[in-house]
Amino acid sequence: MPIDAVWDRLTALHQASALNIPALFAADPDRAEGFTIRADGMVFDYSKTAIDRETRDALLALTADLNARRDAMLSGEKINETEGRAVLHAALRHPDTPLWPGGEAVRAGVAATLARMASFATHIRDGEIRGQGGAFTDVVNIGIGGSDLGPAMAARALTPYQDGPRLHFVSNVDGADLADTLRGLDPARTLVIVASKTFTTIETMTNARSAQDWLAAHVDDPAQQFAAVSSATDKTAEWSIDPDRVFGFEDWVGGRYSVWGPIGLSLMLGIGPQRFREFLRGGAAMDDHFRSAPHARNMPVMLALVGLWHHQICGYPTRAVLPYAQRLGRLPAYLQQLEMESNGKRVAMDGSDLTHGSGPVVWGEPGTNGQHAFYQLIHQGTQIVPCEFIAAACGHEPALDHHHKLLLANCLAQSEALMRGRDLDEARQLMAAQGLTGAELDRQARHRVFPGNRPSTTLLVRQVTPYTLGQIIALYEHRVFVEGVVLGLNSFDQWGVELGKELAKSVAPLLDGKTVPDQDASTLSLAEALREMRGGEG
Ligand SMILES: O=P(O)(O)OC[C@H]1O[C@](O)(CO)[C@@H](O)[C@@H]1O
Repeated sequence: MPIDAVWDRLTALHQASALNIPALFAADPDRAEGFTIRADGMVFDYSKTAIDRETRDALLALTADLNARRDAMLSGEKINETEGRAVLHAALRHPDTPLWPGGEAVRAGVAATLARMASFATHIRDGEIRGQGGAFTDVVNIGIGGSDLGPAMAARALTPYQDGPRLHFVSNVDGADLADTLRGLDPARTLVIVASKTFTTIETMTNARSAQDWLAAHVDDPAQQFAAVSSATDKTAEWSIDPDRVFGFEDWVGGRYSVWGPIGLSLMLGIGPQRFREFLRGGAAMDDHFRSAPHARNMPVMLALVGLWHHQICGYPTRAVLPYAQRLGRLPAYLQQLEMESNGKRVAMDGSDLTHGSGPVVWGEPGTNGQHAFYQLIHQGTQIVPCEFIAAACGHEPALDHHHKLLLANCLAQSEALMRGRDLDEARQLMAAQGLTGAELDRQARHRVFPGNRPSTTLLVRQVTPYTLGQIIALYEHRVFVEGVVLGLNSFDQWGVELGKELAKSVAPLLDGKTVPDQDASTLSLAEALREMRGGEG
């Protein structure tokens, strides 16, 4: 069936059927199992969505081109056509076997860099490589976007596995970020990693210069306290950082996909090379699943199709990622970049307008905190927010396992409540039991109605470990890829961030009282107000 006809069919299915999730369960006793995928210890349940078998078949028809695109990506073709680059971050997860039959040179390069990282990390961790004041006690990673979110998110997720120097992450050009981080650190025992794919990002370079000044004020040789991670090794050389402490990577690794390689150096310093390898192994296992599982049993494919159904067909504008794991607190922010920088596009690969929308707004917070903040809207608001619950069966605090059970019970209860809701009759009974009658009973009951039939998915792992975190991240990466292929866009460029960067440069002189041509009246007057508040300098 031509792809336009598939979209039309999906729209027709959506319009024709008022699918009700509880009714789908009633009609299909095997629904829970039939709409759950189990792979390599993970469980992905999408049965609490209004997708039935017919809709699923129609959704699967969207993936006709997927295998060809997937194979093109995983064999090094330049599928990032607007930047003329291959997309091979998955190769970083396969240091032992080439990702594709002709990929030995790529594999060898990945393995060599990984070995260099491991040797550096081992020697920092065992104190053989030292700062000027002794073994390194603290590591400050300076980077932003993909050069921050990946390692920062993973470091927090893997706190129980951290047995190296303390890790800190500075990303914002707001001096508060750097100042608050450096306060209390011993410069002579702090390693500063400047992480920037391009080594030109103004926020990172500004923070790096200020960190250099901080070091210079306290130690004789700041270079001894520095390391750099970049694909622009010509630029790192200008910083006189010892080349042994510079870890390069190829332009086929996109920033938001880069945690698996040298951008993950800070994480490796924290958890050690062996556990970092476990993290890579988890990602590699997800690659193997993505490549080999039939689409209907393929986790990234089905996660993507459920997302496309909700956003493109049902028209739900956002999606919430709700990890029931405090240490996955930065996962929503990480996924925001992964999904919104990848699929927040309005033009198809060939330059034409997209026939469908871009990807959705992604947001979220860990449960149970979110329950006491924004779940009100999720349960009773007028817009529907598909929820993606993520939970781990076991925590890392055996003495507090009763907390963990409560956490899990909340996770299960929320998806059930979203699906079941509470109708007016039930609400009326509740009010009647409290002694209310007449119009007041009706009024109070209406406030207590939950419409229900609200979709969610649930992803389970046994525990958040380096391996399972690798699985989860690779799962979402491939999901974003599948969505991008179906929408026909390039998930691997990010032109949408450029204009703001350019204008920031041209606006800056306004704050010094200089005249800038072609400035709009609002920006001029805001800049003037700021200058006045700052004491009229310039
Ligand atoms: O690693 P770099 O080159 O400093 O870039 C940081 C981030 O900036 C972006 O290019 C745009 O915000 C992201 O894609 C990237 O992760």
